[in-house]
Amino acid sequence: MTAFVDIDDVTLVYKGASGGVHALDRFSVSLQKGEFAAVVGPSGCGKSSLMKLVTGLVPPDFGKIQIAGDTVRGPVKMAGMAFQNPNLLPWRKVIDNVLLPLEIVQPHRSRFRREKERYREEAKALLATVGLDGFAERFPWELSGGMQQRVSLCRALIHSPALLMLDEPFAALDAFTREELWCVLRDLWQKIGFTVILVTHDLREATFLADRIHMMSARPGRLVLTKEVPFPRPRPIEVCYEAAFTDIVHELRAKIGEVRKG
Ligand SMILES: Nc1ncnc2c1ncn2[C@@H]1O[C@H](COP(=O)(O)OP(=O)(O)OP(=O)(O)O)[C@@H](O)[C@H]1O
Repeated sequence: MTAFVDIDDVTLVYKGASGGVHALDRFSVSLQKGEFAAVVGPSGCGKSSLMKLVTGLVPPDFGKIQIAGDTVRGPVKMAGMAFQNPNLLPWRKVIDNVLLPLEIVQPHRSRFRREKERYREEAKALLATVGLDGFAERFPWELSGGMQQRVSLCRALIHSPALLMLDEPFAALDAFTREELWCVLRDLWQKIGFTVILVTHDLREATFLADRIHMMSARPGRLVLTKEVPFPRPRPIEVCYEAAFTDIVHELRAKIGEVRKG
């Protein structure tokens, strides 16, 4: 089967005055359509750089990235993105934050004014799916951090992207809220069926959510390990408290320890 996302032998060097920063080195990973992949690795190993490459924000120095058979040569429209900071615009209501990509991304942009009511209904339905029924007319500063991150997920998904790119989206949340948001993401993914690349420091998060976990070496980031997560779907949160789950987390933690020492 051909891969939906194919990251093939990619090298990235940020040019700079002092000889540049070698961020990624001959990194290859591929994902099937609908797959949930997590990328873990020591701090500074190039995880966010990988996100920038896949979304076409920076070009590789070597190698190539293909999505749905097309080589990435510029910003990728079929990707939705969410980051550690929800980055909601404080002067826009929740619903207007969610609708923002539709005002920018074609073909929605040209239809937006004419079909605004339909889009608003879709945004409200998405907000209800993540537990924010009734919050559409609030402002971001009226919501908790976890609620803001739910809004950020809705904004990333409103244009029905085939690929969702997540860079530490839950890192700033407390442990309980984080687990709640894992379940929100799990349910959205199961319902809608997009492909996901999740960058995270949290090995439990990767093990709970992903089909496969890719571990990177210390900078320059190389692929050192791919771990298949064997737990069946749908995955209840209780799986995180099973011995087999803890074994995988320990195995990953030990490997990251080795990788950090170089
Ligand atoms: N625009 C840039 N210009 C120069 N160097 C950069 C740039 N962006 C990132 N880097 C460097 O590239 C390396 C990889 O950075 P990146 O943010 O991809 O790592 P990361 O694994 O996401 O880090 P962390 O886990 O700390 O979030 C780092 O040494 C960083 O300082």
